[in-house]
Formats: sequence, C-alpha cells, structure tokens
Amino acid sequence: MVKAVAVITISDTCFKDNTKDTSGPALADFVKELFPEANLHTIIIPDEREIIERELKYFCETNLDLVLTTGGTGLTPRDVTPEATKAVIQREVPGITMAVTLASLKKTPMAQLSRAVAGIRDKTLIVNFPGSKKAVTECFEVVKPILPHAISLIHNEVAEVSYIHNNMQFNHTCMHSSNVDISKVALRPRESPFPMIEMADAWKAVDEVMSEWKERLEIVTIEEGLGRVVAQTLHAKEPMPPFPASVKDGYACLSIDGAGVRRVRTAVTAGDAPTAPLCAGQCARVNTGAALPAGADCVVQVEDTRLVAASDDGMTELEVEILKAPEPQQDVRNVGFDIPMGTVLVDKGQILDPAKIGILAGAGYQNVTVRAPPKVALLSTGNELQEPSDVKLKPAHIRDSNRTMLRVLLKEHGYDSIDCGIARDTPPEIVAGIAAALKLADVLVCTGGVSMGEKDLLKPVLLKDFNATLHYGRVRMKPGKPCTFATCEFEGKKKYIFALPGNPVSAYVCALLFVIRALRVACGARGGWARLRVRLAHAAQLDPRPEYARAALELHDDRDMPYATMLGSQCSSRLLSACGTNVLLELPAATPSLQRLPAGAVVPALVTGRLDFYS
Ligand SMILES: Nc1nc2c(c(=O)[nH]1)N[C@H]1C(S)=C(S)[C@@H](COP(=O)(O)OP(=O)(O)OC[C@H]3O[C@@H](n4cnc5c(N)ncnc54)[C@H](O)[C@@H]3O)O[C@H]1N2
Ligand code: MOO
Ligand SMILES: [Mg+2]
Repeated sequence: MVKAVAVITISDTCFKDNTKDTSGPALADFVKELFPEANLHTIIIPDEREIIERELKYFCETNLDLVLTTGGTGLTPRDVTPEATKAVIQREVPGITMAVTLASLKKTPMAQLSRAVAGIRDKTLIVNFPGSKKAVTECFEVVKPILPHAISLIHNEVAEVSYIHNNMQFNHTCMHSSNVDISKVALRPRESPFPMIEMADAWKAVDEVMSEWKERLEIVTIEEGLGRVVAQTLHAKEPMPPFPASVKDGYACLSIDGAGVRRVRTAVTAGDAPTAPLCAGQCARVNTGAALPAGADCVVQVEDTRLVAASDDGMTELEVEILKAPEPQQDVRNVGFDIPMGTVLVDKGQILDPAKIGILAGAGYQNVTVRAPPKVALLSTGNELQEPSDVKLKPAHIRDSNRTMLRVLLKEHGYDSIDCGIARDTPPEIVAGIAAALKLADVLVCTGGVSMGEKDLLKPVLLKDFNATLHYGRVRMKPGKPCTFATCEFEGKKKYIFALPGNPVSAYVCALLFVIRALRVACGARGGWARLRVRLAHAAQLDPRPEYARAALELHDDRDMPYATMLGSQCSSRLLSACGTNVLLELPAATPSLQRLPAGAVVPALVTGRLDFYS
C-alpha cells in the first residue's frame, strides 16, 4: 500500500516564482490519480545540490514510499539533480530511466540530453523526471504501470506475507532447525530457572530498553496525526486573530467618546474587509468575529445600546445611544489575542489531540512529522489452536482468540500489527514462526508456551536459537506470572520480543501493562496508564501475588469516589472477566494479616479503557 509520495520541483525559476511551476502540479495530478489514498507532499526548491540532497534524505527518513523530482536533469551547469540523487540513493534502478529514455526518443532526439536517475534509499523509490510539463506527462506514462509493483517489492510485502502464511499456517514441514532438545522430558527442570522480578523492575526494564529505539519519523496529514507523538516543533506563522476582532455582536466605538449618542457610520460583518477609520462620535455595527475598523478600540454589545434614529424604511440604523461608557479594549480580541505570532503550537514529544489538530489547521499546517512506532507482529503458539474462522473444532482443540484480541487492542491504542498466524509447539516450527515475524517487524508479540510444561518452548528457543537476552522471564503479578521480555539481534537489527502467557486474560493484561507501554516509550511518550484511587464495590480476596483485577468503574453523584466492580471469577482463562471493564485494580499481595479487602476499601486503579463507556 502506497501511503506517502512527494513531488519535488527543482528549478531556480520556479523557486523564485511558484506560479511558473507547471511540471510539478502535473506530476502531482498523475500521482493523485494513481495513488488516490496516498498522502501527497509537494515542494519547490532551487537547483542547489546541497538542498536537493537534504530534501531527498528528509523524505526518505520520513518513510515516504516514492519521491518524484522534476527539473534539473539537463546539461546546463545548474542542472545537478542527478548528482544529488546519486549521492542519496543506495541502489540504482537503471531500467526505469532506460525505459523512459527509449520511449522519449521515439518522440524527440532531445531525450538524449536527459541525465535522469532512478534509485532506492532504504524503503523509498526516487525517480528523476525532466522539467517540462510535456516531458513529465510522457515519462510518467512509461513508469506508471511499474510503480505500484516496484514499491511493493521494495517493502517486501507480497513475498513475505505469503511466505508466512504458507509456512506457518499450512506447511508444517518447514526447513528450520532448532538447538532445543526436547527428547529428555524427564530431565526438564522442576523449578523455573527464571528469577521472579517485581512489577516495578519489569516496567523499568521495558522503559530502559525501549527508550533506545532509534527515532524513526514519518510525515502524515494533521488528521492522521491524531494520537501520534509529534517529532517537530511547529510555531504560529501568523497571529490569531490576524486582525483586531469583535467578541460581541454590537457597535465598535472609540472608548474616549464615553456614553451617549453615536452616528452609525457603517456595518461590518465577519469576513468583511476593514473599512475607513472611525472618527470621534461615530460607531460601526459589528458582528462577533468581524474586523474592527481602524480607530475603534472597544465594542459595546447590542444589549447595552438603544436605537435613536433609523431610516424610514427601517433598513438603516442612523444613530444609537451607548448606554454605559465602555472601557478601552472592551470586548475586543486584539491581533494575536488567542495565539501570538511565533507561539509554539505543538512541541516535539507532545501527543496530537483534536484541539492541537484544530489549532494546526487554523494555522495553515496540513502535514506534521510524527514518530513512527516500531512495527509489531503477532504470533500465536500452541498445538491445540485452530483459526478463529474454523467452523468445526478437532478433539481437544480450541480457536485462537489471542491474536484477534491483541490485534484490536493494539489498534484501539493506535498501533497496527502484522498477523503471523499460529506456530505449532515444536522447536523448529517456533523458530520458523519467530524468524518469519522478525523479518517483518521490530517487535514480536507472541502468546503461549512460556510456563513449565514440556511444550512450553518459547524461552529455550529464544535463548538457544536466537541468542536472545532475557530482560525478564517471570514477574510477580497475577495474571501474567511467566510473562517474558527479550531482545535479540536478527539480520543485523535489534528486535524486541514480548512472549506473553497463553491464557487469554494473562495475554490481555500483559499486553496492556507491557506491550502498549513499550510502544509508547519507543515513540518518546510516557508509557504508563493514569492511576485513580477508587473504592471496591465488594470485598476482594487477595492472592499471594499482586493482582491486576479487571473492573468496571461506576461514578455516583452521592459518593466521594468511583466504585469498582469486578466481573465474576478472575481466573486467567476467563476473558469474560475483562469484558466491559475500564480499569485494572492494583490489588496488593496477601500477607498473613491481610487476606482480603472489605467492600469500600480504597485501591489504586490503572485507567486502561474509556471511562465514558461504562460509567
Ligand atoms: N507447573 C506450572 N504450571 C503453570 C504455571 C506454573 O508456574 N507452574 N504457570 C501458570 C500460569 S500463571 C500461566 S499464565 C500459564 C501460562 O501458560 P503458557 O504461557 O505456557 O501457555 P500455554 O501453556 O501455551 O497455554 C495456556 C492456556 O492458554 C490457552 N491458550 C494458549 N494460546 C491461546 C490462544 N492463542 N487463544 C486462546 N487460548 C489460548 C491454552 O489452550 C491453555 O489453556 O501456565 C500456567 N501453568
Ligand atoms: O499468571 Mo497466570 O496468568 O496467573 O494464570
Ligand atoms: Mg504452558
């Protein structure tokens, strides 16, 4: 899928006078037609090699799929687009330019004079076009049929996804081998070799490891930026309002005139251009949001005036009486009242919310650079698992609910994920599943196989086959005790692996507490959930481990705090206990003297769901 494209016009002439650019808009129109879903960026820059290189690199770093340039490919000394492009690309695609030249030669021998280059930097395809509208039109026709496919290949999309589905869901005889020996079942450890760490230490490990994530950026429209972490500081380029504006429907006056009768010289409604200055003794009828005439320094709302004289037909107000002497600046929003010029509208690291997006829209910003989150892959493990779409279950089988639940949970919090299917409980198949997922993603979230059974192979496979570092392999928490966080090097890149327990509630709670935290921290945001103090609506039995109990909050007008209700058995397999809940109660571990909390006890609650849904 082509998400973002840039069209760069490279021309000294067009840079000085944008209206002279005809090839850029033509190219932009072709792109819109071919990739209607894509976010399109257009800029005009001069024939300066340094600037061209800088802009090309910027668009590649922000993960654009395609960058098309027009101009600067000829023979004059200022034509440096090919040199700049060659300096930026890592792999050339000469076939593209060859095809364009061959096609153009059929139309004009001048095509011999184009030095255009095409190539790839990281995941971005860059293609140079000549600088005239006619040439761009002819050249685009040539490359149009291959562009979507070229971009898919660069992303490695088609090939990889089918590899996964063939290999993992249908083909059990895969080629991978494993260093994990499962033959000596009787000799397996009878105690977990993994130390059980405290929750605070697990969070610390996630925060430390994930904050190393290398900053990756992408340009999105301000609307697509909702919930994303901003990677640039944007300032107000103009004051808001850009003119002195009325706050009320009334009369713009000179405050020095005090109370008394005024001649109504004119009327200004919102959007009307400012009129000639007001003189002493005059006023102008104005609407909320209208530009004040020069000379006026206050507005008197219509309720504080009286009509003195009007034209016979009632269509014109001639005189009004100002009943109360106005103060200077009364009901006036001066230039920059809401937003002075230069104000920081959004700052690096902030999360875009609807109000900030509204402000950016008002300030004329259409796009914003945001942090790109790590790519996430989801993998289920288990011999007992069938696809959710399977109508009939085999004996002792169940449908895989974790993948679907995790996919939508991540989506709810703004993260896409790649579905990597189900791996069976054998070391080679788990190796194959993990390897396929790590090829596509930075973060792998898998479920199942992390506890003490002979089919619980995730930790040994990670250690022995992926040479992984386990940051933790057990956490003192319920549910989620065997939750595992590991990192490893795979194909030259650092990968992050959350191996969550298979029990659906454990997977759900661990995804909320660790995975979403990790993705937020990777984007430079705060990882945790807001914490409230709430009262238990009923007594709660305490577990030897600190427990994250799923509960629904109710807000009562006549009570001092929200009340939390848990929904039936909190067993790790019973996902019904999480349905309709919006908080995780942080219940303390039981002690010999405290085994149970009474109804009304105050406990901390992490707000993981929307409060407005259920309260
Ligand atoms: N001897 C011990 N046994 C267990 C311990 C322990 O400390 N000692 N820990 C328990 C705890 S706590 C948990 S949590 C689970 C963790 O289990 P695993 O991560 O090893 O997961 P599996 O054994 O593969 O499956 C557990 C359970 O979940 C169901 N499951 C698995 N995947 C899915 C899925 N994708 N969709 C729906 N349901 C799934 C699976 O069928 C099992 O019922 O271990 C305890 N045991
Ligand atoms: O830790 Mo497990 O998730 O309690 O059942
Ligand atoms: Mg198990």
